Amino acid sequence: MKHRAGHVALVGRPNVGKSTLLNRLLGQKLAITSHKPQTTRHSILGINTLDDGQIVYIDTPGIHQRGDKAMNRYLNRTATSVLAGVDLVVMLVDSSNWTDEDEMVLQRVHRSKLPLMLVVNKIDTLKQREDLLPLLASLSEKTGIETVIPISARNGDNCDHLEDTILQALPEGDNFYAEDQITDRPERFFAAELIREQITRRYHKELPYSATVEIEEFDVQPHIYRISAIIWVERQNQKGILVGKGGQALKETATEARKELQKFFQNKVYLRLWVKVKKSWSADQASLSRLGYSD
Ligand SMILES: Nc1nc2c(ncn2[C@@H]2O[C@H](COP(=O)(O)OP(=O)(O)OP(=O)(O)O)[C@@H](O)[C@H]2O)c(=O)[nH]1
Repeated sequence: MKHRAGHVALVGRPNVGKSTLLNRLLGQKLAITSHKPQTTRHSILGINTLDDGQIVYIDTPGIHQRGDKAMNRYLNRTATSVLAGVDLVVMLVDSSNWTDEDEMVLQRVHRSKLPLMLVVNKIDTLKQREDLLPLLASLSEKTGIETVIPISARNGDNCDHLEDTILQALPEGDNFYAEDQITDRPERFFAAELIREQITRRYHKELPYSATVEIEEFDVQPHIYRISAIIWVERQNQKGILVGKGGQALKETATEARKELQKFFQNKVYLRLWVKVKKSWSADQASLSRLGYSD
């Protein structure tokens, strides 16, 4: 059998399920997810080593229409720049609707002149199974992409077939990474992301978009990980919400985050969280760079 290896970019508008799919394909939670758009802020390298090849996935933040704030510009830049140097672009769409943002993503992927594949996600939400084939045909026509694969990232439907099709689209070659390596991101990066995931899940409106997590201490000892982190927010009232009466809300966030961290690191975790205010950190390029959002 031929051995194949290559880089694959997962692109799509916010909330189509890119992170859920990446986690599904890797069989492990690497990318944080939530029902709110714009959860993903960094691209993550997820490495899937198979018997007959290696697929290196690059998850991208959803491409945004509003490129006005420094954060949104950063997200758009990250999403576009990963297209350079990949072998295949997998564009993910939601089976339930096609939006202007999908259109924008489509234009960008066509501009890349790379081999394309269209993945239609969330087919578990289709009311009638008979609607699937006509939907795939119309999406293929609309996008001009020949290979169209329906899946449910949430329940795993057809994801093995997707994996196989992706692998067959990659060039022949040797693995890029060691067999047991699953990502190129350091552990402390995942610690910050898992804490941020709790904030995104527990709070609504603008708060999750105004919060970022900075790891202050990341100390790995034989049987325990000691982690201290600062949650930066943009306004004093946001700090009040996150901390809660007598610190109760923050305690609950920390408890949930600690459970996720223990699962991820397969170890006991001691977690301390602080909340601090830094006005307009997401609009300011210098703060963004310091907090890890840099090219
Ligand atoms: N019903 C259903 N929901 C799904 C499926 N895949 C993902 N979702 C849900 O869609 C929402 C968004 O999923 P994410 O994986 O965070 O989406 P994303 O594209 O990474 O989003 P951004 O971080 O905004 O770029 C979450 O609530 C998921 O649980 C699916 O196959 N079926």
